[in-house]
Amino acid sequence: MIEFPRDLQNTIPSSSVKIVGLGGAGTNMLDRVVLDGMDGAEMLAINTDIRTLSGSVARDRIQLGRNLTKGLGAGGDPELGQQAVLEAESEVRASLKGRKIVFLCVGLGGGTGSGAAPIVCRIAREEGAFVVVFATMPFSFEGRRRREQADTSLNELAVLSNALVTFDNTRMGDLVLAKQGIHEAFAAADRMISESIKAVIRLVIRPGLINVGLDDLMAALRTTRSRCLFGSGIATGKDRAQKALRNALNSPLLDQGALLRDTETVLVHLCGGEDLTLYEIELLMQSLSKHVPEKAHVLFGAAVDPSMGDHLSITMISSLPEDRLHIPRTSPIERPGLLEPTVGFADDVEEEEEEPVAIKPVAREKKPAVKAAVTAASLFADPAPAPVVAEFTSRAAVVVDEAPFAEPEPSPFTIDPIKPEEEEDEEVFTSLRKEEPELEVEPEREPEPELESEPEAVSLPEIEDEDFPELEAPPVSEPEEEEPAFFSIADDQEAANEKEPEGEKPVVLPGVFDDLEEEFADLEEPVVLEKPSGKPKSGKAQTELSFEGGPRGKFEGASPSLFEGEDLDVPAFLRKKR
Ligand SMILES: Nc1nc2c(ncn2[C@@H]2O[C@H](COP(=O)(O)OP(=O)(O)OP(=O)(O)O)[C@@H](O)[C@H]2O)c(=O)[nH]1
Repeated sequence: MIEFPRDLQNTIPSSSVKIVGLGGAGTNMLDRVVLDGMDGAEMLAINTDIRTLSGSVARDRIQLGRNLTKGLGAGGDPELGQQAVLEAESEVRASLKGRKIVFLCVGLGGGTGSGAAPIVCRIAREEGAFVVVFATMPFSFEGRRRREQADTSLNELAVLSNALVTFDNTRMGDLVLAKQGIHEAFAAADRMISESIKAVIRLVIRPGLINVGLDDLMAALRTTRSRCLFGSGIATGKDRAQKALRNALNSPLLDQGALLRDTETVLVHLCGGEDLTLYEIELLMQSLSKHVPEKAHVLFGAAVDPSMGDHLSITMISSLPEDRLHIPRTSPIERPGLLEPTVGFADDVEEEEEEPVAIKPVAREKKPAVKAAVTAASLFADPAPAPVVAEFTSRAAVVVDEAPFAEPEPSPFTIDPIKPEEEEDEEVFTSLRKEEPELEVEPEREPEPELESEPEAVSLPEIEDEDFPELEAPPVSEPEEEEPAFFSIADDQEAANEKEPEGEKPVVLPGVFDDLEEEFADLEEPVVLEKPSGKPKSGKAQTELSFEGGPRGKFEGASPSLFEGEDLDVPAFLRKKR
């Protein structure tokens, strides 16, 4: 019986792997990775902005530019970001010392991230670490200046890092509906990036049955001026291999797998529980062969991880040169047969002789893919990591992500996947994007009625003076001189008092109260003023007023206004009664 060497599956000590979140976006990405659960690595947050830094869940934190920015951000100025990190260089160096692999997460376009990332990358390389950079490019709406700052920094990182994985925030924004907030867009982008980071880290730091080494990773990403293609999927249950592949192809960075059809090198890594079978691997690779060109170099790795339970995961990493990003889509390549993957066994490593060269951006010639060169296991077996080789650092990954989002193709699979929650989320995003309602078109308005032309002026007959009899003003009688009345209110009370002779009685106007007495004489009871309750309180029922034969009021004596035999001066009510 052949004994399976289980010690090969030992994970790399977490103290040798550091995930660094740099700047505001980098810190958010790192937090996402921590919150989603990531073992096997130390976490370090670096930022100028003390507020964001202190809110990070990472255990290690370094503040940049204590004296320069004094706890504030770099205000979108990469120069300031660069100076700030130089101020804290010794701290950064101490924190990265002795690390074998450094994953640097950064959002490019601002001041701290764009300015400090190349310096942090250089320090890590000088300390002998293998550096993989995960960088986001700004949303298109953030403007040209940010895009240019991001491009400048990205070009430097392409030279300095070992592997560069770029994500375009604009493309990530496709994960959410247009009407959703910017926070949702960032959160969706961070989730996607966190998944990718975790997959790459798992792939590199967890040596497996069939190892994928750091050189394999570089081979997959080394095309000059290219965009990283990335897809990761996980599934369980019946047909989990096909389901996992379908989920991986659904990744927005693969355009439903369409972008893979032009790739030259693709790295595929499978991870399953102890029940992972050879048949499943074969099945999965057969399906994948329909999505990549026949000549593509497939670097294949597989690992058994008991913690996966009955889940199977697949991770695909590739890159595509910029000039091939706009190729119209066609159906996947139909080709029978299984690809011959380049398989690297951990105990079968042939290290290539490499001459150390100075770091400079060189457009390298295309070379055959490295065959399981430096696997993660061998990297740790040798305490002194291989010296930096220019040809590996020369492959840049500059994202120019203007390719239109292609329509999804009908899936080659027919079985509905049963997925864990995270993946379902991802699919929900995709389906939400598809279901996004079209913008409502404002209903056509009724044409407003044309303004009528101004009516012609009506000509009135001229009015002559003689049409009006001359009105005579009534004679004005001269006011008689009267004694001043003391009951009138004087403006000046004092003056009034002066006028009132002492001891005199107030004047009573004759006649007024006599009239009132007469009017109320026939009232038996005094009138009580109360809130009306429907019945008069006086006790006497009011008799109906009779209009019949009554006086014609002010029309009395005047000739009646007759119309069709009716006297219009008689109230209508009486006329109807008749
Ligand atoms: N994916 C993602 N991208 C972000 C997030 N926040 C900002 N970004 C992007 O990252 C770029 C840089 O923003 P920050 O990281 O906040 O800026 P910084 O590097 O800290 O620089 P300063 O704010 O100038 O100090 C922005 O232009 C955005 O495109 C985030 O939470 N998630």
